[in-house]
Amino acid sequence: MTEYSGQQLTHALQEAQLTDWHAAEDGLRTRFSTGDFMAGLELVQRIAAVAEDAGHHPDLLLTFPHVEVRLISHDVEAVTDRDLQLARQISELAASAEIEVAPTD
Ligand SMILES: C[C@H](O)[C@H](O)[C@H]1CNC2=NC(N)=NC(=O)C2=N1
Repeated sequence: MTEYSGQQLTHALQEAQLTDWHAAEDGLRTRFSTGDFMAGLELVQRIAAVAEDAGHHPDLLLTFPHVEVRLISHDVEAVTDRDLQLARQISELAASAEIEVAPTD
């Protein structure tokens, strides 16, 4: 399976039109503006369900106004197509809940 990094990952994100996400040193990252803790928990529950179905899991941080998501394939410590696929599913969940990506600092 392809392991993406650097420019290759940035290109893969553009190709896949995964505009919610950015290539970080430690994987794919995004942060959703949920607005309150319980809305964030609901999004986390939905993400958990698709992750379980996929057998591939994100790292999540739930805070009052945000849900932060990191995706990396821990078995190879690199971003793979599994992460790109789950990123798409997570973006679709957020979009269906009308949750937007938080502005970057
Ligand atoms: C057995 C189980 O499917 C594997 O351990 C899965 C679980 N979820 C996973 N999630 C992520 N992000 N990386 C993995 O390597 C991984 N492995």
